[in-house]
Amino acid sequence: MEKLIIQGGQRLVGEVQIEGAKNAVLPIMAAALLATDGPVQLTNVPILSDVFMMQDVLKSLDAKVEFDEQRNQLTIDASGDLNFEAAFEYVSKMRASIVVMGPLLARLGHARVAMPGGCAIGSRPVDLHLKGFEALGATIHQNHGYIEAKAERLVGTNIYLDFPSVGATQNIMMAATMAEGTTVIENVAREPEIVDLANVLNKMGANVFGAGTETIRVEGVTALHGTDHSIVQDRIEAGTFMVAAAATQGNVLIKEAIAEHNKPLLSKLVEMGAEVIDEEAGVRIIGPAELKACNIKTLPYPGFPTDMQAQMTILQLLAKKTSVMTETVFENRFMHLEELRRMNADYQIEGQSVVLYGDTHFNGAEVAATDLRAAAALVIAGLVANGETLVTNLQYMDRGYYHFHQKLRALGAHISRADFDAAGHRIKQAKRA
Ligand SMILES: CC(=O)N[C@H]1[C@@H](OP(=O)(O)OP(=O)(O)OC[C@H]2O[C@@H](n3ccc(=O)[nH]c3=O)[C@H](O)[C@@H]2O)O[C@H](CO)[C@@H](O)[C@@H]1O
Ligand SMILES: C=C(OP(=O)(O)O)C(=O)O
Repeated sequence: MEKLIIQGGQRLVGEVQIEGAKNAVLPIMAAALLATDGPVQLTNVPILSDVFMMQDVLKSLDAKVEFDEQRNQLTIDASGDLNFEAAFEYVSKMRASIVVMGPLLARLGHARVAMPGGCAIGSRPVDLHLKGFEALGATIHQNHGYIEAKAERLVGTNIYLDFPSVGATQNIMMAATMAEGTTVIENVAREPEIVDLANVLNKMGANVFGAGTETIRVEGVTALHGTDHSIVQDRIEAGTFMVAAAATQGNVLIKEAIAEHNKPLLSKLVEMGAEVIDEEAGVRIIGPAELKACNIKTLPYPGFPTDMQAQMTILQLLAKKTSVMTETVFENRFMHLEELRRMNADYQIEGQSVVLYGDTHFNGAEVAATDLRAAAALVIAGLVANGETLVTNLQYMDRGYYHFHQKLRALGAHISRADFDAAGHRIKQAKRA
């Protein structure tokens, strides 16, 4: 079993390069299924296990996919005949594969996708996705663990989302690109990754208007074609390094981070006493000698991102006084705190909120990641802890962070990755040591 080994106590200093966004590339890879004329060529593609998983999903649908990892370039050719079924073995490993449903329905009038389960952060239903497909004229059947959607021809309509779901917005937007007439989707998600997807769809010949606002209008077209696109930078990876810099009293330039995409995080970092400098090359964070307590509530964009919640609780625990974190997007996203208790964290969960008693002196311990951002939070806690921290369950971290510990090491962290046997003895340096 691989573990990260961290000796805490080093300030992070230097520059770090950010990758393309996981949450942008996954739906954009699915969008490539819509192109019947020529390939979609993506650049700035992050090398992540989720991207390999989506590559497998697309191949299982009979698209041709080539990933040039040296150049971070992915070529997807879906111009041939496609299969309409995304099997359980893929969807169970990566929930985000549900976003192939909209493109398949638009292109083939038929999609059969394994029902995604919940995960450590919540139950994560897909009712809003299905409500949108039905409104566009699809009939939906759910049986034997699969969701099947069929439509002779999708027809544009007005759709109101009860909640601005990221995945539902993407799925419905993609389905609507080839519907007959106009689709208006209200109360949509406004994340930068939605805008990136809309930009690609428009380059492919779609007519999507209003991405980034509360209402998206899609004028249907009869066919889409291939295009080139560079994936937007990952605001959550950038934010994770920002928090790590602030936690370690560091001074780090996060290269190519887009301040505009991280406004709620940056405003909280300033409130806690960090210095934020928006430079030409990226965003520089200088951590304060002492962090101030502050209360935070996660919300859909442009609110504070739930994907930064776990990392941010480390800063709140380090602050001198008590802070409150309120999680409104997912119902069960405080799992990392149970692990942090082993490292000396003290807190009280009250419904959607957690009261974090500050002035924590983190002690190194062995801790297990429960999801991707929990992994990042535990690593940051390890960076400021006394002594040695071991972080396990690294498969979660690999879903969304490329070379995470190597990047931290280049900033001065004492961190490595090694393989251990069942008895806990170190066997060898991990491949990605
Ligand atoms: C691959 C990707 O881009 N993942 C992101 C995406 O996930 P994802 O697209 O799954 O997140 P959603 O915005 O859809 O989910 C937000 C909330 O809405 C609920 N919901 C969603 C759909 C639905 O049909 N019914 C329903 O009740 C979910 O259970 C959750 O409580 O947005 C989340 C919220 O910013 C992020 O944390 C994830 O990193
Ligand atoms: C929750 C996340 O991703 P996913 O929706 O792919 O599980 C995340 O990126 O933090």
